[in-house]
Formats: sequence, structure tokens, C-alpha cells
Amino acid sequence: MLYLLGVDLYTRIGEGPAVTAAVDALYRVILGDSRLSGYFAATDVPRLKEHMVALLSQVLGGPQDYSGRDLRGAHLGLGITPADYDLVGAYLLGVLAGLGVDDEVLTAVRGVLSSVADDVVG
Ligand code: HEM
Repeated sequence: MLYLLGVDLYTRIGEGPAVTAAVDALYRVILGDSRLSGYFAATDVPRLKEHMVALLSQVLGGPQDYSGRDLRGAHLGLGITPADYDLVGAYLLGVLAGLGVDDEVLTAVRGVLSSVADDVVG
């Protein structure tokens, strides 16, 4: 399912450096938001960022290197609320838009965000 977006989005977004920049910026805003930072209190954030870079690259059609847990397993028991999920999604879209990602890619990312919500929330 996560491969639906096709192979060219990763190139269009700017490949590895752009994905790393997006993930760095994303966790900067997430960890700076007191509504969200508590979820990450016990998390190895550098490792999480590496996993997120790999996952996002894979979703965008880049290298298929993601070796972390599946989304449901990674978020099980965290009690993530729908509102906090939406907040993280809005931050991700904002970060990507800020990096100059075009509307077609943003629409595709929005689609992925709604399709995986049930695996992350709860
Ligand atoms: C589409 C949305 C999301 C994606 C794609 C995503 C992706 C990921 C990935 C790839 C990991 C690492 C898995 C691993 O290391 O095996 C992870 C872990 C984590 N995520 Fe998310 N995430 C999303 C939404 C959220 C939200 C909304 C929150 C909280 C508000 C959150 C909190 C966490 C935490 C706390 C961990 C680390 C858990 C631990 O330390 O064991 N995630 N996420």
C-alpha cells in the first residue's frame, strides 16, 4: 500500500538530503511542542529519525531500506489521540511545503496520512 505513490516523488522532492532535512525539521517542531514531546520521553530520537528517513524515502518511491517495526507495532500502547495525530500530520505537510514540495506530492502525502491513521492512533 505504501508503494502506491510511484517512483518519481522521491526524485522530485530532492532525494536523500531533502528527506533528511524534512525529518530534522519535523522532529524539531514536534519535540518543541509540549502537546507532543511527552510521547517521545523514552525514545531514542536519533534512531527514530533514521527510521523515519528510511520510511519516508520508501513511501516516496526511493530506496526500500526501511527495517523498523510496522506502524501499528511501533505506536502500540502510546495512546496517541486523533488530535495529536492530526497535529503531527499538519507539521509534516507544513515542513514539506516549506521545503518547496509541490502540491501534487502534498496531496499524495495527505492521502498516505489518512490511510495509515488507524495504525498509529489509539
Ligand atoms: C503517519 C504518521 C506517522 C508515521 C509515518 C510514524 C513513523 C514512525 C516510525 C517509522 C517510527 C520508528 C519505528 C521503529 O523504530 O521501529 C515511529 C516511532 C514512534 N512514533 Fe511515530 N509515526 C507517525 C505518527 C506519530 C504520532 C502522531 C506520534 C505521537 C504524537 C508518534 C510517536 C512516535 C513515538 C513516541 C515513537 C517511538 C516509540 C518508541 O520509542 O518505541 N508517531 N514512528
